Amino acid sequence: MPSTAVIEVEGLNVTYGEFQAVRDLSFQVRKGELYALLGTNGAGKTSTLEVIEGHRTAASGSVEVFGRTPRNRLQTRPRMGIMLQESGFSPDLTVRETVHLIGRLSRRTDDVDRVLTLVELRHKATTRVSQLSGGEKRRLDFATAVYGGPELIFLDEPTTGLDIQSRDDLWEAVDRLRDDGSTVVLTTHYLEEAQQRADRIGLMHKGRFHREGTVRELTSTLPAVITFRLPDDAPAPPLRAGRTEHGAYRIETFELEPDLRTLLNWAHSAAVPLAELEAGPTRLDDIFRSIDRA
Ligand SMILES: Nc1ncnc2c1ncn2[C@@H]1O[C@H](COP(=O)(O)OP(=O)(O)OP(=O)(O)O)[C@@H](O)[C@H]1O
Repeated sequence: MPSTAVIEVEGLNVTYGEFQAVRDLSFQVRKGELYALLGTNGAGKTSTLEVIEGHRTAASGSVEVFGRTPRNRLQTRPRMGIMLQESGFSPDLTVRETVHLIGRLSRRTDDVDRVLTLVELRHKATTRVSQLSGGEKRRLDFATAVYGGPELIFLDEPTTGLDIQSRDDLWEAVDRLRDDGSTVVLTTHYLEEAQQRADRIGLMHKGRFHREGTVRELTSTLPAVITFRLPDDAPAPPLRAGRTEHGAYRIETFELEPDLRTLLNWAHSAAVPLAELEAGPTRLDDIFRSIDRA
């Protein structure tokens, strides 16, 4: 295995009885990168991650984490921080007791109050888990995952239920962990976050990769989009601009910059205002929509 691969998955198959949830999946996550494992509902992301985290046995294929089988949890678990969608902490424990307990189980060392400050829960240290709001519970989940600054961090829908400030704080904390060398595996249905944050993306559908690559590699396969509105009495715009059902104009192009220049020049010469002008590469949302779900 190359020394830069923290996770190496080769020909992974996961089955539930007769049903094959993951089919011959191969990918690597390199040291220090943020890898987003995305996909449609039921695509097989959780099944894949459960094998990598050592919670599930593969039907076949090979999975290595830090060059070892993740089934040997005594060796790999202390090096991983895992933020699940549902952590199921004991409702009667306080916030501080929870971080202390999960921290000890992880076999890493850290200062509980430092971690609580990091996730802005210091003021709730003596509050019982059952009395936390949804967003506060999510931040507690994050605290237990990053306790002790693990080398590899799994974030499963980390920002669901968080307000915008808490999201920014979480991503800032992730950036700092990455600065210290941590590798991050992210799953989320907030595609914009993945598009902004991920170094590489594996996009799963029905147990396989639909696409895999950098955000740029993925988005460059579909045309960029320019949209705008014109006054009712404006002349017809150039560049085969089509009307959307909402009355806006839409141009799809693989030549974003020159076409945008042509459009702006046309608007300037014709003295026509381009209202609500937006131009940019295809978004991950569009790639998801292009998946044939048949
Ligand atoms: N314990 C199980 N028994 C039987 N089938 C299962 C089990 N767990 C998952 N599956 C099935 O395996 C497929 C993949 O599920 P998985 O949870 O890995 O998908 P996912 O990509 O994480 O989905 P989502 O985005 O909806 O959370 C789904 O069709 C699901 O119904």
